[in-house]
Amino acid sequence: MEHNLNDLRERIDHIDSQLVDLLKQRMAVSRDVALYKRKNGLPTLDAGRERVLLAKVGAEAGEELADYTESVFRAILAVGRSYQNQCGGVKSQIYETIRTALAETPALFPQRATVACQGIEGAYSQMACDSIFKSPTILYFDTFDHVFKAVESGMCQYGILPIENSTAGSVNAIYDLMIQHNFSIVRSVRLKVSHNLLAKHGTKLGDIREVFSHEQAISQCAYYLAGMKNIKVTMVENTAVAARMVAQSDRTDVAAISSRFCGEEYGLNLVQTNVQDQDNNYTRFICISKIPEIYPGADRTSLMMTLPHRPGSLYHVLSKFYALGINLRKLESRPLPDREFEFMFYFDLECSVYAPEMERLFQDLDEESEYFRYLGTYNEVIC
Ligand SMILES: O=C(O)C(=O)C[C@]1(C(=O)O)C=C[C@@H](O)C=C1
Repeated sequence: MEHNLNDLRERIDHIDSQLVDLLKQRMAVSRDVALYKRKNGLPTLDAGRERVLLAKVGAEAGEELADYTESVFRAILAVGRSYQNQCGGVKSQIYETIRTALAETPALFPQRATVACQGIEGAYSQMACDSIFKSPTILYFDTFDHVFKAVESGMCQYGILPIENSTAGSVNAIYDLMIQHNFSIVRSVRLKVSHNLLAKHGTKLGDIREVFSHEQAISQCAYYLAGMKNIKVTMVENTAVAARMVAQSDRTDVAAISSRFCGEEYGLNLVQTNVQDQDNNYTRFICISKIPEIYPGADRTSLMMTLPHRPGSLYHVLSKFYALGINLRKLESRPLPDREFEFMFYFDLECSVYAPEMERLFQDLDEESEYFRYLGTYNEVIC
């Protein structure tokens, strides 16, 4: 029999209305369960009950539709739990931290502060620092680890760390150090990075046999360097150190890939400018503090969490962002050092800190994640 599309859609509409009605009834019962659980000090999630329920509805649906039915019910259970957390007045500890930070942070971002940066004068971290603070007192440290420690110990109020580059990708070392330190992100900055080939006055392009730079800058100029014949590329701690080494070297066949600023700082000549492979080369830096500070207009939140080794556990978290209409700007994962095939996930979310969705998200995540840390809410400066 030939079906008429309009008739079929009418039938679907009718069934959907019944489903909505049933869903409303189910949510009302869910709410009563939430109130009971709250009164009796029980957690929202009961994984055992959910397993039994999923098996039951799968069996009732029959072989062909069992998987589909279970998927639908997983979503119903997740939405139901979120509703239960809200009705039961579940307080998110993290959201309480956010509330305190909102109440205690001054309205204006500080203009002066003692700031920890990795490297030496002229490093890109310094430029990022200068774009965030009007008159910072910068203390330089050899390693990123020391920047974290300087902030954690209170020696510096803030620290600047590079987190990702539009060409070379994430700075893995920073993500790995995040696990080991307590800190809060208070601002991020997107800095346009232009690299230059710097050498001593008198050194010409054809004389150069060795180029020094930082690993990330080298990878951002990979094609350019591949085009330079017979040269050795040597990695050093950062681009400013590379410039200083060239300036202090007796050799006349060395060059550094570094910023224009470093050329001036260390008296080097710009042999070639804009040598990065992509003209649109940006590096993002984060500014960290010891305790959370949330300044007006903050619309980015970073979180990190480990997820259980279960099918769909990442999907489960992503579906929460989707359900709450929260945009995910970045997702990064790094292997955990002592745990085989286990990962730490990092999420950068785009949502105003004042939006009710944020509170709901934290209620749900508090309840369900294995290990979950709030890394801060901030806004991004673009230079
Ligand atoms: O039965 C419960 O304990 C409920 O809270 C209800 C319900 C459900 O929606 O069916 C919700 C959350 C639990 O994880 C299990 C089941």
